[in-house]
Amino acid sequence: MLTVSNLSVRFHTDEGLVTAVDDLSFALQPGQTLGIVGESGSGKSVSTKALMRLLPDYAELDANSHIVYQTKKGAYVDIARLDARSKALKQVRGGEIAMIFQEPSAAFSPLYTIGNQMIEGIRLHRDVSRDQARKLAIEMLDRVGMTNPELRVDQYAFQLSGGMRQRAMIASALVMRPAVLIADEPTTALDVTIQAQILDLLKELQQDFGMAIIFISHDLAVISQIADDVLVMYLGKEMETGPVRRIIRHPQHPYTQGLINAIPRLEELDRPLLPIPGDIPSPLERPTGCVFHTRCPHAADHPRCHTDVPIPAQTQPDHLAACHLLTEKVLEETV
Ligand SMILES: Nc1ncnc2c1ncn2[C@@H]1O[C@H](COP(=O)(O)OP(=O)(O)OP(=O)(O)O)[C@@H](O)[C@H]1O
Repeated sequence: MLTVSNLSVRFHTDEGLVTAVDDLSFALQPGQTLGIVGESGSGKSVSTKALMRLLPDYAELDANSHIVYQTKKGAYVDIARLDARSKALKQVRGGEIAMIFQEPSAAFSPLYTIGNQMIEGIRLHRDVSRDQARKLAIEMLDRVGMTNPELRVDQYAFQLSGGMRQRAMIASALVMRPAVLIADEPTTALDVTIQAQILDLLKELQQDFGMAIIFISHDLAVISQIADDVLVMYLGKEMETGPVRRIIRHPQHPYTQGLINAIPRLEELDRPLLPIPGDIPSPLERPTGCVFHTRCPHAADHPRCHTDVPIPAQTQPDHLAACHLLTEKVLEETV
């Protein structure tokens, strides 16, 4: 339903040109949950905001980028080519692809009640009266587990607890019945118990509504709870993609291996934590060759990693990794 190919996004900033996403390609099937994982600055948010063309004016989408989306009515549109003010783009935003964020306050205005904002959204995409829209809003608030939805609908977002605000944001995204939900770190700011409730809720709603989800997180443990497949990103590039369970059990790329080794484990309290050495380079000074080579434990012995950009290649039919050492089978023994 969504095929992203050669997506590159650059920002023209006072400091220089920032490459946030570089030649990224991936596909999403109906009902699938794709996790996108990577450290801060890896381009997770920018690449998904590009899918809804929610980037500022000084962002540039490379001319080779394509975001081909099949609408609910079956028509194909290349979102990368839509005019910024077109009706088709307005329909894509919210009606076809909706987004929820880490911070619900960013999604709700403090000046309007939750109900008023949901009603506006519904009426933008569906031909219903205000009363019908209000009824749909209350039904959806009830569906996401809000207590007293008839009362909550007339409250402001700041009157709700963090978990309830997150539920309200999910309701306000789903009431438009999008085919794709982009969830950008939706549970990061929540306590772990509430986080688990929200993940369960998203899975339940996905079953009911049959939507596809792109779930962004820096936390592989959270991704493994919700996603079918995972795309691992670093400095705007795809490092590895495949079924989440296989990638967690048999990570191929040295970056994914580093991310997994860095996860603290309750059952191995005496095991020392193994952070990935070094810092993420500045996006203004992107390393040549493989962008991960400055932190990769294997790159020092392999000059090619310093000079040539690796292309994602199949290690299994549904598993890709962008690493010279894997394509040259140098790493075969160690993974
Ligand atoms: N509006 C902007 N102007 C300039 N640079 C930006 C802008 N938004 C993002 N960037 C840069 O693009 C790169 C990718 O950012 P992005 O927010 O997508 O990363 P991320 O993986 O989502 O990280 P985080 O987990 O911290 O949100 C970063 O280097 C960031 O500084």
